[in-house]
Amino acid sequence: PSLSTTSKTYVDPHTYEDPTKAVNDFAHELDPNLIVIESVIGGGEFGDVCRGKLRKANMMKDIPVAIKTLKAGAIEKTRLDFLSEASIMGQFDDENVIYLEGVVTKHQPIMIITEYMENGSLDTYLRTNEGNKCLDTLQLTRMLRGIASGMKYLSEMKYVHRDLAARNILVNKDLICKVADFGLSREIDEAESYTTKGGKIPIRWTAMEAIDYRKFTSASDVWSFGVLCWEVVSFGERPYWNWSNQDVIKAVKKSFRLPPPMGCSDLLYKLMLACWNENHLQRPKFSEIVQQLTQFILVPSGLIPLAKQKLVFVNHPDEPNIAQLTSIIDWLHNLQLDRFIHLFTNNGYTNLSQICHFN
Ligand SMILES: CCOCCCNC(=O)c1c(N)n(-c2ccccc2Cl)c2nc3ccccc3nc12
Repeated sequence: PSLSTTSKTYVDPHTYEDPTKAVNDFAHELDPNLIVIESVIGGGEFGDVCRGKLRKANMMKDIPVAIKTLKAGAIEKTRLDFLSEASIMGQFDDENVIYLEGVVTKHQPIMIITEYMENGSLDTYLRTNEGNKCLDTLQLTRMLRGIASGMKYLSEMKYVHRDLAARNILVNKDLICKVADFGLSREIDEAESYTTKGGKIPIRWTAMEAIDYRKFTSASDVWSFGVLCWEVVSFGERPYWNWSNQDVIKAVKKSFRLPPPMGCSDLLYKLMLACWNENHLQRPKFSEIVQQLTQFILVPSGLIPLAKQKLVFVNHPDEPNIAQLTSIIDWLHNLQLDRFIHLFTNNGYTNLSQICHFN
């Protein structure tokens, strides 16, 4: 079990008798004169979302930011709900979690200011770039590893997301993916919501135990991560296509699972199936998922769908002629690649003849 890297745990702003204090505790109050709003890029239930610049003291250049504004005249409860997202985000500091620059609460309009994510939401980015050479399996796996790393951090902070999906991941100019959407009264798209007693649930991304008796945990976030993996490898296909929520629930209860997307590697599909284990205790932890995806990236040959895999070895003149070698351990030792031995032995490969054809 990997040691958790953070000892802090997340504080639910609702536990504050005065939620305004929560914002002050976790978010920097910014001077609105340092903020320049350039254009409107979207809208939420609370008001406009804009693109802009933030002047930072120790920075030469202004930095691009995204700004959520609260429409004027909002009632106190709406203001507190709006700012609860900042109270939550302000507690996190991880490369794969959206970064809060600060808030403006002492002047109108009230604003939440975060880093600017040039490539927008992951689902739209995938749909727009399907077939783009830059989005090969290796790049998709790097994106998934980043998201899993952000979720590992959040689970160590004891924060349960409840709405992990490609639409709630943002992508920056370097294709770094970051977990976003931390509203307590988050804007779950009407299309995704299925109101039960306990509020809105995005059915096709949610684990059965969370649907049946609202048991939301990091293990149910792992289930959602599995569906997110399927979305990514499918370049933004809708999970369960146009099925109704009820049909999805019935099928999953009868052990139906999403099929491997076209060209999906066996390793990635095995990982998705593990995330969709009916028993939440048997699902992998985010720390294990990060480890596995890291190995897939280090040894990408595992990502090629097995059907296509053909390992051909060309001898380098000053390397020992491996035709005489039989064991994989000797072969990797000779190449000073001992660190990869476990990758082969863990998967039952010990003899070179199992993995390569000698010309
Ligand atoms: C295709 C190019 O698109 C670039 C979009 C950049 N957007 C961001 O960086 C955003 C960004 N950082 N946020 C965001 C996320 C969490 C908390 C606050 C904010 Cl502003 C956004 N919240 C949004 C809500 C509705 C619509 C669009 C939105 N865009 C962004």
